[in-house]
Amino acid sequence: MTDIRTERMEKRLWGLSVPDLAAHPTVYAPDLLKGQRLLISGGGSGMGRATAVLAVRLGAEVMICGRDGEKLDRAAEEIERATGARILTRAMTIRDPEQVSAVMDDAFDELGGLDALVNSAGGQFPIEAIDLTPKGWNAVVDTNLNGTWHMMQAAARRWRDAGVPGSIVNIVATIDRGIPHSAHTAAARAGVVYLSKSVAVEWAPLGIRVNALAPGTIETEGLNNYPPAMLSRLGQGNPMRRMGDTWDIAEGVVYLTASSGKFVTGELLQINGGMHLWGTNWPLGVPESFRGTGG
Ligand SMILES: CCCCCCC/C=C/C(=O)SCCNC(=O)CCNC(=O)[C@H](O)C(C)(C)COP(=O)(O)OP(=O)(O)OC[C@H]1O[C@@H](n2cnc3c(N)ncnc32)[C@H](O)[C@@H]1OP(=O)(O)O
Ligand SMILES: NC(=O)C1=CN([C@@H]2O[C@H](COP(=O)(O)OP(=O)(O)OC[C@H]3O[C@@H](n4cnc5c(N)ncnc54)[C@H](OP(=O)(O)O)[C@@H]3O)[C@@H](O)[C@H]2O)C=CC1
Repeated sequence: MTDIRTERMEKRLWGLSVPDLAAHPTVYAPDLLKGQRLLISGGGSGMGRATAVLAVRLGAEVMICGRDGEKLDRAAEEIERATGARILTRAMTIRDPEQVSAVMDDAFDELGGLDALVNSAGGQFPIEAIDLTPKGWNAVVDTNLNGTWHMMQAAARRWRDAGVPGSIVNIVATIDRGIPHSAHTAAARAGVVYLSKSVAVEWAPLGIRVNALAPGTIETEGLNNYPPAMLSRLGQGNPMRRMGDTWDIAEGVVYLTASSGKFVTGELLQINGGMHLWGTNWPLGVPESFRGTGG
């Protein structure tokens, strides 16, 4: 790990700032998303915010939503200061279907329609599965599976009713080899992946594409929810032996939503340094029984 990375980790300065994102080189043409309208859940921070910055830089109109209104407004102000673009914000929880319906109505009304929904809202806590309480299990499944589903269905119904196409990108997690110490989130994310594949088929006749994106360990302020010792281990948990950044994810989302992805649906795009193939990923540390086994 470089000195700068160590310093940032110690100060808990995770991830690219909005000015970093506004200046970051991109592979995309400046007006790739001109005229496109995006709703991004979890857009007040991390991967959602990076996607919002890239989208406005490429000419899109954007609304971001999440639970914390102040965080959303701060992100919007920073984005306007760094890029000149004004974005809309809505405080809500994706766990409440009525709040989801309201934010979706606002997005369609205030953006004048919607072309893409990016579901980046989510989270969990590390725990041995055997110790999970019903409340803890339900909180994680309700957020990551049910909440994502409410958003997907609400957008799809409006696209169907208006007779217009749409695109959904669901940000999940790397689940191919399970996520020990996070079985609740592995179950919820696996649910989202196969939900996405299922409705990608059902909704293809409606012109709605549905894809999922599996990040590996990505430097975002969301990592502040976890102990530093855990994060230094997780950063080593892929064959590239480092974390990714939010630009990696934002460019992946744009690939899927823009015309570059017009023949892609039901896909799971892995942006994780190969984490689905190799790595030791025990958030709470390798248990005694697996030490020295390569587990
Ligand atoms: C675990 C790591 C897997 C590998 C990936 C590592 C890299 C991943 C990074 C990210 O995902 S970055 C994004 C990070 N952001 C978050 O994770 C968000 C943090 N948490 C939340 O949003 C929410 O707390 C929640 C996890 C969705 C829970 O929602 P809710 O607000 O309804 O729940 P709480 O009231 O907080 O708790 C309900 C219930 O859940 C149990 N519980 C919650 N936190 C913990 C904890 N840290 N340890 C153990 N158990 C926990 C507990 O039973 C709670 O009930 P009470 O005890 O409070 O009655
Ligand atoms: N960073 C990483 O290494 C990895 C992250 N992920 C997942 O990727 C996604 C993006 O994470 P990342 O950007 O890193 O983390 P962040 O914590 O920065 O982003 C998650 C966002 O979700 C929002 N959110 C959480 N719960 C709800 C809810 N009930 N309703 C509405 N919004 C909600 C949060 O905002 P607010 O608090 O305002 O509601 C927050 O802005 C998450 O699903 C995360 O779990 C998966 C694998 C690895």
